[in-house]
Amino acid sequence: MSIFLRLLQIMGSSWRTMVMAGLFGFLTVGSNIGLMAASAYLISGAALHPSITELSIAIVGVRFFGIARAIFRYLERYVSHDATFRLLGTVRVWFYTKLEGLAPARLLEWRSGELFSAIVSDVETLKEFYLRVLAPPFIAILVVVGTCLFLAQFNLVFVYVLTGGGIFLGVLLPLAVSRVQKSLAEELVTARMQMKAQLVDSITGIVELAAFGQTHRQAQNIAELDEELAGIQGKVVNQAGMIDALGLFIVNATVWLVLWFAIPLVHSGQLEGIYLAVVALTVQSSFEAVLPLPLAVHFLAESMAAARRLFGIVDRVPAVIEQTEGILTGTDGTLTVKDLSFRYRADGAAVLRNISFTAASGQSVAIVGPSGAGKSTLLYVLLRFWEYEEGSILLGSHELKKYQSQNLRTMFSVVSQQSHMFNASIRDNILLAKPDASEAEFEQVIENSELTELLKSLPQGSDTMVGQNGFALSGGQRQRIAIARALLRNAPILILDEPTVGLDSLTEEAVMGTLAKLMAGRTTILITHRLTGLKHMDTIFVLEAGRIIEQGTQEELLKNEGLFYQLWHLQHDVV
Ligand SMILES: Nc1ncnc2c1ncn2[C@@H]1O[C@H](COP(=O)(O)OP(=O)(O)OP(=O)(O)O)[C@@H](O)[C@H]1O
Repeated sequence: MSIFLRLLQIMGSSWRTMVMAGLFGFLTVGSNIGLMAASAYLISGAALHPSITELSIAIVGVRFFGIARAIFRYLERYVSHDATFRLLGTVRVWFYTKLEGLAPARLLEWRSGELFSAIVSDVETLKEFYLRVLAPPFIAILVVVGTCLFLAQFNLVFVYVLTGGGIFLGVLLPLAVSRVQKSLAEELVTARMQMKAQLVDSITGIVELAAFGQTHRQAQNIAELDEELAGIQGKVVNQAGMIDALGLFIVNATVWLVLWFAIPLVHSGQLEGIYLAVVALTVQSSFEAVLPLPLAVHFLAESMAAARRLFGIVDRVPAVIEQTEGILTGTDGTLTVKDLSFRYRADGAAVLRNISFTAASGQSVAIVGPSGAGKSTLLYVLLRFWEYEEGSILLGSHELKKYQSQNLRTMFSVVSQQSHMFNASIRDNILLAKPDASEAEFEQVIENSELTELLKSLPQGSDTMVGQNGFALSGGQRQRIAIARALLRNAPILILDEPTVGLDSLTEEAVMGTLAKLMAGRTTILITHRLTGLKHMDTIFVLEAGRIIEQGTQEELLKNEGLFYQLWHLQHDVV
């Protein structure tokens, strides 16, 4: 389906409100025409010194149209903007929901700033489509047809002149500028996106930039992009000015042509002199509806460019095909992986090769191995971020693929090294796992995740804001909040992804102690390259280059003197 039709489809039932706004727009211009015509009649008529009763209809007309114009303008703006902003809200939610389905696998190719720019700037640009592209042609046609019917009462030549001027201004001029407008609009939307992406990158990495003394370089990049953007905006404004001037010229030329035909008609008595100004001002004021059409071409091109980018993102096929039939819920928490192989791209090398292991309900399993062995990849496949084609993963007695991801994710809790902290209170960050948790449940997880002391020491307790990415907290405190979330979630399977990376040994030990409480009674999969805290794991699988090369308890693996033994000694010797 074309982008244009898709944008119309997004409108859904708002099209009725938009049509209503269009009708108000028509009545606004219509009132202006009425005001001008009645005023012209009044002034021309007054020059002949008639009695006041002869002018009374024109006087009432001027009053009526003057007030009606203001009221209809207000209604048109109110209704169209209200409907458009509601529509944009719906588009933003729709876009975000689509992004969720693509995260994280399909979003890797975009910078976060680009996605931010899409959801803010591109969606905002679509407003022009609904306000300045769809309505103007509709209003223009109604106004020109209405005015032609009125002018036909005097002489058909006025109808031909108005139609000719309307076609010049409303059709030929927009067609003439459409090609230039299209490429300018593309450039503008791309430059805006680059600018926003650069700004988001700069703000996200501000600490690193300051630490490495590179803020001036980043500022210089922003200044260059800003200059480029300003240059394109300058071209757009220049074009708009030219189009405006050309449009006004066509309006005045049309009025001039009307007078050129009308004056001889007055001389020959075919047109009463009192109507000369009425005809001329009617034609001139009717162009209020046609003047926005050439610029509508620019807004059409701009909104098409923005929509193309938005659809280009959401049309990506998700990495995982969502199961739509059969709702599987509940599991005893047993995970059985059999002959699992995985590659990120069909033509790429296998990152996981014939992986087989079982984590029975309540058992704890560790996957260890050197950097690049494929540990995180295994985790992403288990969490259904990526689709697996070869081998099988059973959750309980069903294939993982058969679960709807929404249900599946309620069965997993994840504590990772990068657990995201929202810039909200500690309470809100924890309640993310279960927003409707009772106060008693909340207090219990605070105690079990050993956050009680921390909250007591803070004047605002659990309402303390954690700052951007949890900057106001230490690494250990952030991990405890992540553990509290997992406790509150109370899922049967627990995934621990390098949960203690970046913590000092004492904090690491304390966090591992807290994690032990979380692991009790849950199937646990610990992914780590740090060989500490593995003593109590039921089975350890050693991964190297995507294969499981050893398995056993820590004691057995150390006895075997294989890769685990070497890594273990290496790490302990370093310590
Ligand atoms: N999105 C991706 N697309 C293509 N290849 C990837 C992608 N993510 C990871 N890889 C590759 O897959 C291999 C395994 O990476 P993975 O992150 O799973 O290793 P890891 O064992 O978790 O390493 P580390 O301990 O350093 O995190 C690496 O060679 C990596 O380059």
